[in-house]
Amino acid sequence: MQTQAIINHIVLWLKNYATQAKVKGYVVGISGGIDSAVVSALCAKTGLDTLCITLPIRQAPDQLQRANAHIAQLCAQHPNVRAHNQDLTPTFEQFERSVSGSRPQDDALAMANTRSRLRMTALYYFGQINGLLVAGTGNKVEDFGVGFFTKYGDGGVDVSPIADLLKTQVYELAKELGIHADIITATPTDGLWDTERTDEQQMGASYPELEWAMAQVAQGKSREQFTGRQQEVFDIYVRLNRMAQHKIQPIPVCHIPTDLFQAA
Ligand SMILES: NC(=O)c1ccc[n+]([C@@H]2O[C@H](COP(=O)([O-])OP(=O)(O)OC[C@H]3O[C@@H](n4cnc5c(N)ncnc54)[C@H](O)[C@@H]3O)[C@@H](O)[C@H]2O)c1
Ligand SMILES: Nc1ncnc2c1ncn2[C@@H]1O[C@H](COP(=O)(O)O)[C@@H](O)[C@H]1O
Ligand SMILES: O=P(O)(O)OP(=O)(O)O
Repeated sequence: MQTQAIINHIVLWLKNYATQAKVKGYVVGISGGIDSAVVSALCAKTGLDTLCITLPIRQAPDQLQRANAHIAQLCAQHPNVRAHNQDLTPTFEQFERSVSGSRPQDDALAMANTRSRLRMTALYYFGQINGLLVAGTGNKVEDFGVGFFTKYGDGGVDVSPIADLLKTQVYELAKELGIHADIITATPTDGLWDTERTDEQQMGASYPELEWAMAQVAQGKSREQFTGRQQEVFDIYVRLNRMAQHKIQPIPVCHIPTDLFQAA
């Protein structure tokens, strides 16, 4: 692929969108992972205000360290980049305490998604007070393949600059953008759990495998055409994609038959 041309295309797209929306630039949550590193580097290259925010919630120190090193690198390279750290751990723990009377034995998934939604709330707060839009970090496999994001959490964004790129293509952009090797080699994780769970552990397949399955489905292939691990991955992808339709499709609206608007 033409990596540099794709970078230029996205940077121009971000610039034009911000100009039309009459905003000063973008705010991006920085996790120490590849997607947010690439999106923030693209925003930085627009020359527009770019606010990079770390939002730790009982976060693993190595993730925060990678995030801070990335932000420091961007700030050194671009005068339009600013940094902010907002520890959301006390907010999250207050939330945990306030729902403690209603908590079932296992609400780990609901709490994981709560972390993501608290981050979204903080990003919109800092976006609004600074005249910035929230730049999303979802890629094509996460957003339109397996729906591996939190609805109204990290899925709640104003623009999606890399959502037409597969995860492997995001890595190509990262190399071209000079993203630090520590981020490029980090294992993808959503960092939403108290004990580490990589994306691959959660989904049961790696991103390259899921991309392969996404392509097979797009070509109209069926599970019977595969055996062994390929069939397993195909099934995982199809199951996750089916379960995520409510996030991939527009929110269902209950349409009212027009005759019901007439007097009875
Ligand atoms: N990019 C990442 O790596 C990343 C980021 C955040 C979350 N995640 C992962 O993504 C997963 C998110 O979990 P999830 O999908 O259960 O949470 P979600 O909150 O995104 O979606 C579940 C919610 O959607 C609604 N819903 C469910 N079925 C529906 C339907 N048929 N129609 C309309 N609404 C419906 C319900 O309100 C339900 O609580 C987790 O495994 C989390 O770890 C990954
Ligand atoms: N700790 C974090 N600080 C700021 N922003 C974060 C943090 N963790 C996640 N984010 C944002 O959410 C998306 C999705 O995160 P996953 O790690 O893939 O779940 C990430 O790209 C950041 O923008
Ligand atoms: O969204 P990020 O930046 O956290 O990347 P990853 O999901 O690869 O950890």
